[in-house]
Amino acid sequence: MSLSIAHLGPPGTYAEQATVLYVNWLTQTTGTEAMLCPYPSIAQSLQALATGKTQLAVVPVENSIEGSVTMTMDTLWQLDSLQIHSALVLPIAHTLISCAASLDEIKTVYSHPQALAQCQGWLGAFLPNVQLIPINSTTEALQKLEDDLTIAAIASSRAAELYNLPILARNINDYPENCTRFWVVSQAEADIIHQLPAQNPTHTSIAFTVPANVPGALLKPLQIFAQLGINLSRIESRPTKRSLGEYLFFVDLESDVSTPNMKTALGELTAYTEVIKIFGSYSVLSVGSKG
Ligand SMILES: O=C(O)C(=O)Cc1ccccc1
Repeated sequence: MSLSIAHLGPPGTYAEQATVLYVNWLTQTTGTEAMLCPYPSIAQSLQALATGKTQLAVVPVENSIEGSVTMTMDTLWQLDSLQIHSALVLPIAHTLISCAASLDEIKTVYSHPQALAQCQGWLGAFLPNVQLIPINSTTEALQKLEDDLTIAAIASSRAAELYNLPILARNINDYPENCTRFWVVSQAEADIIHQLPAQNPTHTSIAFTVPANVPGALLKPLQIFAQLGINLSRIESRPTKRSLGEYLFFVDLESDVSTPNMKTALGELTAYTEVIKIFGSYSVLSVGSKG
């Protein structure tokens, strides 16, 4: 059996690296082979999955320095019926890639907004006058570098090797303990779920809106989890995009959706929420180290 997996491209992204780790684990565990399908944006990777062009997608969710990857949260909320199958954590070490002979020649630096933010201290210290340009992925600008010696990109050393490009500086992230969590996502109820190795889920991710902007509107849902002894490992708010000051909440819970306490909690939650989406239960694979 061969699986198709969407991820952020072009080749050489951290998302691709996470996908390769997942595929290696899958092949070792079940013998399943997989085809990697790069897409130009995170949203397009998830849309490819939602429209059945691929069977799985691997997307970045959260970084230890910069927090949530908002594109992933927003797209998961918008697309119905996607289910998280696994999580994995990848250590991130950024490099500055350029064909310039030295840092003095660089006028522009391109990268994914998360990578630019994770290196802002280094950029301020060593390239204080350059223009920083956010793009869809760390590898999107790599093909331009050979034609323009005044530009640089922040990406992984693996990406530099893949495109045969020189590295001007290594380990430029401001914090050495820089990790990103990725989710492996499938369509809910898809046949593929039954073909993946059975795991013991440890986490459940949900998102909800609350019915009114009144005191205690968020407290009530959170109290349910507290009273049932269910630990939250993340809570994140995002604008609903309906009106200013209105939010939806993403919550990661340290429990499997099928436990009695979680069933009770999710049942009680409907009384205090307007729309609730359950993205499923999953386990964290120890394939990327630094979990
Ligand atoms: O652009 C990439 O390479 C990605 O996979 C997104 C990303 C960017 C920076 C850190 C982690 C993931």
